[in-house]
Amino acid sequence: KTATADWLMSQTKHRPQVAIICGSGLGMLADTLKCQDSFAYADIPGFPQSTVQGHAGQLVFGELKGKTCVCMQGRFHMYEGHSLCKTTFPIRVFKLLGVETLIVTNAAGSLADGFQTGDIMIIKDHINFPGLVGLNPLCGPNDDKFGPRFPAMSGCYDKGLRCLAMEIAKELGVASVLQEGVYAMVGGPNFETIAEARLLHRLGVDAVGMSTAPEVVVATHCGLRVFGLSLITNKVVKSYEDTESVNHEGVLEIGRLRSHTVQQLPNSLSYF
Ligand SMILES: O=P(O)(O)O[C@@H]1C[C@H](O)[C@@H](CO)O1
Ligand SMILES: Nc1nc2[nH]cnc2c(=O)[nH]1
Repeated sequence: KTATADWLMSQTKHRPQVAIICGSGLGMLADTLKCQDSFAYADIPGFPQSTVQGHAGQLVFGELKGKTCVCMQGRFHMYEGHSLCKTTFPIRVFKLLGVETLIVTNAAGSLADGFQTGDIMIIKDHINFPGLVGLNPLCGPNDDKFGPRFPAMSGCYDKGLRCLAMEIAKELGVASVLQEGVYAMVGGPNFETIAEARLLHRLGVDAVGMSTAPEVVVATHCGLRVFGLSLITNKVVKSYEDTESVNHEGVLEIGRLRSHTVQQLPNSLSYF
């Protein structure tokens, strides 16, 4: 990680305070950065590679409303075959670069009854299903340089940033599509069966996806302030009568349709 951070610092003058991870189809979050320096993951020493459609695979540095940001256009998922250590590798690199705030975004399916496709959910908390059974990026020897052996996760989605996002959404006139709720990470890559969807619903999950939780665990471990957003790209099918089914192209399409609205919140938040 140190070698990667040193290499990046030798290649760009930007020293980011905020890092943004773009979810599936949400790579446009990087487009508004000014004075960009971009690096393909393939050219960054030690960096894993993106293999999923809708994840461009580059790191973009730039300025956003006077704050320096680094944006991952493409994240790493466990289902791609990466170890959890690899999927979360960039987080510790960001910490070494001096980042203080991490903004995570993802595409997710909704289980909550009141949610609509196209809604944006502020993540209040998560259920890390792989983590609960021991698939956790913090397994193995603890690196005390980054954080404690047994980190608390009770406040991992910063309350101040969540309240601020609500305020900003009202000012931007997008409060009607804003929700707040619990995100659950499952391993993927298949979408849920109806029985699994019903189980998640009964457990109090509002939206389900295949990423984010390991990144947030590693970020919280090393003391980063975290804000998370899920774009609701589909309703998870919970009824045997329902003939619709979800697919990745549909997920990416909702990202394109909602790009402007999704861009606004991280843009305004990174200012603080
Ligand atoms: O990277 P995210 O979590 O946004 O990607 C979601 C989960 C799967 O990777 C993909 C399914 O369409 O979207
Ligand atoms: N697991 C899961 N991930 C998603 N990502 C986008 N939509 C979905 C979904 O319905 N289920």
